Amino acid sequence: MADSRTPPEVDRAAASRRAVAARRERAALKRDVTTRVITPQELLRRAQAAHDSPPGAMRVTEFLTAIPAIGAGKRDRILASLGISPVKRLGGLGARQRVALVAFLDDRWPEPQPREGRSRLIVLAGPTAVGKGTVATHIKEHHPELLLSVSATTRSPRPGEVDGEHYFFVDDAEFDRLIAAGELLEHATVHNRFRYGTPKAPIERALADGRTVLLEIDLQGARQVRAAAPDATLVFLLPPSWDELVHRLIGRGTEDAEERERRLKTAKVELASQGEFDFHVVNDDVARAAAEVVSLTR
Ligand SMILES: Nc1nc2c(ncn2[C@@H]2O[C@H](COP(=O)(O)OP(=O)(O)O)[C@@H](O)[C@H]2O)c(=O)[nH]1
Ligand SMILES: Nc1ncnc2c1ncn2[C@@H]1O[C@H](COP(=O)(O)OP(=O)(O)O)[C@@H](O)[C@H]1O
Repeated sequence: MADSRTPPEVDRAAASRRAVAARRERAALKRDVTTRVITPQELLRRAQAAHDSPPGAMRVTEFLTAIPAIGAGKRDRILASLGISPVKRLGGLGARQRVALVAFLDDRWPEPQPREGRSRLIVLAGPTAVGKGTVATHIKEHHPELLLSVSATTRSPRPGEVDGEHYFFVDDAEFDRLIAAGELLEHATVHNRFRYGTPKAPIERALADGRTVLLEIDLQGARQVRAAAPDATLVFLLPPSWDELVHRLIGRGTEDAEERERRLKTAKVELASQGEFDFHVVNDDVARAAAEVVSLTR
């Protein structure tokens, strides 16, 4: 239908819509830094890549105070020491100012570096509903040379789940026996409900055969694997944004509102632990993220 408004009115309406969209985008990015879905460095990279779109429009002052532990006073001292005017926007920083800002961030929040001498034991962890199961299944289907570990669990099978394929479904007594017999590499109670553990023997056999082994487990399990096998590779799967994580959790439709709320609280704690991991992979597209995880095993 034709727009009956005069051109200046149409322009003003479009500009106002753009301003609202830009404000929303900035608020979302700020939330993503605060909840540590993305690192300050990653935010800066995105802002630089989209020089004149909303992310680049975030002011440096807003960017710095979005980082936990930086308040207004500290922000002003940092900007003065970096020679950046407080009115600057991220997309409008000069090359030297960007270098100074990145150097400052790297110094304060070092990004994890790949470690040398890693083993073929790969742990894939990340917050609830980020897509760990989806990415792990994709890898299993496309890379049969890798062993996707099958965990033992005390939860009941869901429709379509096959014992020994998706999980080994065991009762509490059997789980206790597995622990007592030292048959689990790690085990944890997940989401305060059921127990999950990684059987040790199939992993040892596969590694001895020269195969790569992928564990899709929770954060507590990842920490135990790091302690038991310090040369294991720990990969953290990240959502493209906090809003997308919430969207995926709701879209999956397997939890009620109360359980979702509980899992999102845990997700914030889990996201804050991403610095403990060797690599970070953003699950924007399943096939791409799966390929990136596999590339880390070579
Ligand atoms: N520590 C640990 N966590 C596991 C293991 N197996 C699965 N998990 C985690 O348990 C959680 C619940 O898995 P599941 O019951 O399949 O439900 P989901 O939340 O729908 O994926 C996920 O976060 C898995 O990563 C395991 O062997 N050890
Ligand atoms: N890259 C992706 N893009 C869009 N949706 C995804 C992607 N990866 C996973 N999902 C969806 O997100 C939801 C949660 O994925 P799931 O594998 O169950 O997460 P997790 O195992 O981490 O709890 C599922 O509905 C899944 O289909």
